[in-house]
Amino acid sequence: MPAIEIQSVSKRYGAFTALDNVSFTVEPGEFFALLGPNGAGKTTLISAMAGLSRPSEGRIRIMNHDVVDDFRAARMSLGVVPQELVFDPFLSVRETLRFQSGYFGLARNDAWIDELLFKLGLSDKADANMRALSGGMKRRVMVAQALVHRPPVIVLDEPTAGVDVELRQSLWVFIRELNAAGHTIVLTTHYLEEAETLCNRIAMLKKGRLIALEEKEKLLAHSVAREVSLKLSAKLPPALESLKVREENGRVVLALAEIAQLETVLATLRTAAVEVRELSVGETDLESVFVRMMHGGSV
Ligand SMILES: Nc1ncnc2c1ncn2[C@@H]1O[C@H](COP(=O)(O)OP(=O)(O)OP(=O)(O)O)[C@@H](O)[C@H]1O
Repeated sequence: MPAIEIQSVSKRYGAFTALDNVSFTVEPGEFFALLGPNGAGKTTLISAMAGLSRPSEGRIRIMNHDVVDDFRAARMSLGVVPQELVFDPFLSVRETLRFQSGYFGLARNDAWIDELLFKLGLSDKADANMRALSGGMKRRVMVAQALVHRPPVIVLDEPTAGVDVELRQSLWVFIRELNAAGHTIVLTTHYLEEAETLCNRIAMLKKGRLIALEEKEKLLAHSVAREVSLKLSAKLPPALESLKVREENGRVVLALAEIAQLETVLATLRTAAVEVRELSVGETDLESVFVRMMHGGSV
């Protein structure tokens, strides 16, 4: 049974299509990244998962509960950390978390609230007013709020936007612990290195369409042209001209579809009696994959 099942989901606002026939599943225990530029449809999809907006077409199930037909059970299974800081400025941190527990029908939840406060470094702020907290602390309360009902599936919509490095790292430690404890995590982020270090699978949305869905390693391995920079003893043989992307500092830079192609390049150079004086291979990172794909490529 998948933790999240998105089946042919479309969402239209009038003539505008915010989500266009999106389908994927997330398995229990996965740490899944949802990437895409501003306006790609990530928040729209998360709202649909949380039952806050209804898809124009398609179905979503959280832990096998349909988010429309079986709203309560689906909502109980899901914790959402929203992108915006939404809170009542007149409530204390503890009151905020008690109210949220109340929405889920949890009357006596203080032991868990205390544990959440402790884990998120908020114990000494329990009685502080929400409006008196720094932005980073409010963000932590948003995380605590999403967890009051101990949902098996947790969705974080850019939780580290505008957060300092230290808090970012402590949040990641915490979210990793949740994942290690068996929670399924879906994360949207603009920090690609975050997706790269934390997640097992990565989905990319562009203009409401799912344009890629891969295990991280595969995405990195097969989709990117690697750049190889060569310092040669003579001109590049004509047979290799089609691979050349530029020349810089007396070096010629070639784009290879895969690293194995380097053998052919070296063999061609040897045959042409051109010596390689220096050689370096550029690192592949998710950011370059992502940028290439967002500019029209596909996997
Ligand atoms: N209620 C609405 N009415 C009309 N258009 C909307 C509405 N909500 C969202 N949209 C549009 O749908 C598209 C997708 O928006 P969404 O917020 O899902 O993007 P996103 O991927 O979350 O972007 P960001 O990274 O900026 O949060 C945008 O073009 C947005 O303007």
